[in-house]
Amino acid sequence: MSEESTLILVKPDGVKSGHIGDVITRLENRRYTITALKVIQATPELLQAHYAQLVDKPFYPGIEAFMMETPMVAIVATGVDVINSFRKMVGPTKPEDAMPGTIRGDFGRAWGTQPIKNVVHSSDSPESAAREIKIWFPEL
Ligand SMILES: Nc1ncnc2c1ncn2[C@@H]1O[C@H](COP(=O)(O)OP(=O)(O)OP(=O)(O)O)[C@@H](O)[C@H]1O
Repeated sequence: MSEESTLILVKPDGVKSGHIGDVITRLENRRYTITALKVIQATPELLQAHYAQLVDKPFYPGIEAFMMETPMVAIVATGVDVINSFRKMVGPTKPEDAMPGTIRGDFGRAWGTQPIKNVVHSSDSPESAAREIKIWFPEL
């Protein structure tokens, strides 16, 4: 397996509940390299690009409003198998389904909310990672 990069967003619920540091610590504990990091206020344009496959869903307006509640922390993390490994560290979409020890299981306290509030986003494939890094870090 070779080195790859993934795009991580600490979402507004993770920022508000004070888990930016926890997400960074878990990346560092696994010896992933943080190759880019910034605080960024999402816009409708950024979110419609990021969630292109969800914009037609009935719950999309709720996602857009939620993702603009506070600035987020955007991170590019690099390492061997980081895309799949970090997805495992994050856990499933709904925090109530996520095991203790995962980021969503440990820090996703907004159970049962609409839209689903689940602390972080992370890319799900090399293609998604390349696409999402361009959206959030066009300067790279
Ligand atoms: N049925 C739903 N109702 C409400 N919100 C949803 C629903 N499905 C997804 N969402 C919201 O949209 C986001 C993106 O959905 P997706 O299916 O890509 O899940 P994910 O890959 O686990 O999450 P993310 O892409 O944020 O890492 C979810 O994280 C959640 O905030």
